Amino acid sequence: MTATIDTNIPAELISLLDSFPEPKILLDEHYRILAANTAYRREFGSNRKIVGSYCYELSHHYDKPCDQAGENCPLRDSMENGELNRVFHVHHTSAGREHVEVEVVPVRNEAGNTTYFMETMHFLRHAHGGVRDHEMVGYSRSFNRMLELAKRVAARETSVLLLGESGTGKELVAHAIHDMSPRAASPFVAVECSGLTETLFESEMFGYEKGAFTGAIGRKIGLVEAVRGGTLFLDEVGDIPLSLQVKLLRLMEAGTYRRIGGVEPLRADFRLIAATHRDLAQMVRDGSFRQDLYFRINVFPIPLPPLRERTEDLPMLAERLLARLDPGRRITISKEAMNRLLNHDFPGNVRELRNILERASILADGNTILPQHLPADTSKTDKTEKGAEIIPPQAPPFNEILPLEKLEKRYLAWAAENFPGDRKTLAEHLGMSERTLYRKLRKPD
Ligand SMILES: Nc1ncnc2c1ncn2[C@@H]1O[C@H](COP(=O)(O)OP(=O)(O)OP(=O)(O)O)[C@@H](O)[C@H]1O
Repeated sequence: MTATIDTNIPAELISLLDSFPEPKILLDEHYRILAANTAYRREFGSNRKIVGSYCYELSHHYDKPCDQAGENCPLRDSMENGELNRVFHVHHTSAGREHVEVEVVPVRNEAGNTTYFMETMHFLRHAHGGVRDHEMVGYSRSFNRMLELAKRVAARETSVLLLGESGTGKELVAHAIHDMSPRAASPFVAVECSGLTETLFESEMFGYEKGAFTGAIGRKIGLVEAVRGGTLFLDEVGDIPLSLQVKLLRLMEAGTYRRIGGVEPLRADFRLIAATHRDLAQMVRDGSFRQDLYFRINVFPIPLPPLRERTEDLPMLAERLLARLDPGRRITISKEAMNRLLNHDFPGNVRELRNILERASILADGNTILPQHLPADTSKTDKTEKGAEIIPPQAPPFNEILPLEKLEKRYLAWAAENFPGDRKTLAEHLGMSERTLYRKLRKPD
């Protein structure tokens, strides 16, 4: 098979296009396709006429160019600046809707004039279909923008800071960045920073030598050593106490460390991705986060949108999560139940959605999730799933100004004491993981 030929395009160029495995087309300045290679026809053609069609018709099913439909258009940008331009789009391909990085480069003649534009599409398979656990689902603009940033930075060594509420998928994105990076063949090591004490931090991160302290019966390799050439993911970096922040900074600045009880300095080799749900800039102003460390980790911040700001993704997310939870069962969600989900705030984001669906799929005897299978708080009432009333919280004593974190802890302690169900259900109602709930309750004042 050879590329579809437009008679004005030199034959060598056509055969060159066909030698690439990824979809490529040549375009004129009116968005018209002049030639397409086999990979493009496989992904976008499906028996449609390609040469002479407009690129936006085939890839977006639009009737006008992307830039007139509120999106960035790399072709328009290349016409304006004469350079290579890349954007992230969601395209309709033979596999359905897919995240695609679209690259356009002007092709010039001997006189240096642009004669046409070459467009190449790279698929982001980490967000492909969402059938496997590590695949991200989402086609909304805000989600797509986040993916674009992740894809752009992945190839670099730059430190990344993922900013988002609990359950927005920070660990998933960190993993995707690692998988798209040159370090993909080396380990991805995640460190949960909240609750780390000084001794634990040092022994976990740096390891120790045999006999370094009572109980050190053999040498232990630390996480910094285990990550060897890979990616170190520091989850909840804002929870690292000040005394430990300096140790982390030293590690990053010097690039060396010692096992506890060891004399030999070891070279650290990792790419750092940190994540937090906290406002680190505010913490720097409050003096609870070191400014120098903040500058080190906040090189490339990526905000993750909360689920309530991308509700257009909810139906597909729900469908894919259900398919993952119970692959053999073809369970669907009734219109009423979906409406309730669409009106819910999801403080626990995708994790909360997943928990709600898991519970609903257990409660549903048939193959349809109905409103009665959803937790009561999605209908804004305050009943537990057991039907027991939760006594509403006393109004907090507003005669003192409390840091929000302290107020949260008091509220959680109250909820843990008064909630009639178990901790797992309470965590679900609160929109956080059980682990996060335990961590927050255990956290010293
Ligand atoms: N876009 C998404 N598509 C599919 N699943 C997702 C998506 N985002 C999150 N999830 C799922 O939601 C759950 C929570 O994700 P993850 O642990 O990455 O969130 P997080 O932001 O790191 O949470 P926390 O801050 O509480 O650690 C996981 O089961 C994950 O697979």
